[in-house]
Amino acid sequence: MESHEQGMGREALSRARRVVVKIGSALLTNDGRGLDEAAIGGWVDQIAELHQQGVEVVLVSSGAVAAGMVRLGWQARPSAVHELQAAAAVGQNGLTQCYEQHFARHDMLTAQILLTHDDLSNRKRYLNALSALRTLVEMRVVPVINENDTVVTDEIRFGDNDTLGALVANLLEADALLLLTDQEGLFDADPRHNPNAQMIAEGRADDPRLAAVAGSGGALGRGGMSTKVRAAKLAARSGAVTVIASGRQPGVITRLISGEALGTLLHPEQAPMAARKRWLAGQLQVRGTLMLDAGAVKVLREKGSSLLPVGVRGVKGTFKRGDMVVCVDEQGTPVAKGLVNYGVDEARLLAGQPSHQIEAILGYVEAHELIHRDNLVVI
Ligand SMILES: Nc1ncnc2c1ncn2[C@@H]1O[C@H](COP(=O)(O)OP(=O)(O)O)[C@@H](O)[C@H]1O
Ligand SMILES: N[C@@H](CCC(=O)OP(=O)(O)O)C(=O)O
Repeated sequence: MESHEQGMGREALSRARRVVVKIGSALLTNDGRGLDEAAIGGWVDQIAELHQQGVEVVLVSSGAVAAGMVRLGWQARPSAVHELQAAAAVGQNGLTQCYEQHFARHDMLTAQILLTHDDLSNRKRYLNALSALRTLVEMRVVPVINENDTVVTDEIRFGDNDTLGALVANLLEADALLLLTDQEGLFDADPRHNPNAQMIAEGRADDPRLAAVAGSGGALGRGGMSTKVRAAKLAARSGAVTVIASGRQPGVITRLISGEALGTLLHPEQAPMAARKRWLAGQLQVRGTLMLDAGAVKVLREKGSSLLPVGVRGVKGTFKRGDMVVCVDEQGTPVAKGLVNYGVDEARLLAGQPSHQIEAILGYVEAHELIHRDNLVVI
């Protein structure tokens, strides 16, 4: 729709180090004919190739309901929530098996993660999901994420793994979100109903005109383009670019990450780092204060380091793990804000102590740092 700013277009994709790939139901099930194993094998091969190049990939895969419907012999997607949940439970097994087998060909492990939107808006669960996902990614295991359909109602009705993909991109501060679907990209009208529809090559994720052309959903997945445009806007808040592209294009994932112009690119308004930090800063209310020594202030300001307990001289407030706290220097001047890994009682016990003592002091280790640098904004 309009020209992109420097550094946020296709070249951002070729520099991407962490990517969330979301695969929609329509694609995965070959328009309702059962899991398309050959296509899944192809996407897995591309993800394995990216891994070889050092790009971390997290997969968000839909298709549980659609695959379950086929296994159960149902012709039409049910509207009753309990039937959708039952179909998802049956289908999820097939999905995981299929991914696992294909990744095994490349000697790669997968991990099944079922999440709800609520999990990611609750701060404690958000941090738990973050630690687990980060650990998996660091071990070079590919997380395969889907909605936990058994315990949700709205999401299963509206089929909204696009939003889940964006939330995961926010969570992991991914550089890019690739939404693979059954169309070449976002068109200026639904191409299924309008043969003259034109594809939009590029736009700003927050352009209000995009929502107007996105229309409503397809038959199998249901989210349609409107949830994809919304997801792009959400992903942009932490600086990720989003591409909506056809999963049927040969080599689509690797081609996109090499910077090739496929699909619709929706980019953030701000440079990625600024967007991430602004998003974090705007997140939550401050629940407590950590008083830092001069050494800690210096490494936070000058090196962007994580905050270790050893640099903390005092603790105030009533915060829990996952709450936002403010860090102040010895004069009480705010230095940084961030999401704390320990509640106030634990933080008091840990203040001034080296990280290798955490286990001896608490009996467990939640994290070596009091605030991880990814969750910290210097102010
Ligand atoms: N402006 C548009 N451009 C492209 N596709 C559109 C548009 N508006 C509606 N659609 C529909 O959205 C469908 C994709 O959404 P959906 O079926 O939810 O896919 P997925 O399962 O990949 O999430 C397309 O098949 C298309 O019919
Ligand atoms: N959790 C559901 C997700 C449905 C969904 O979001 O579908 P889609 O719009 O195709 O991505 C499933 O696996 O069927």
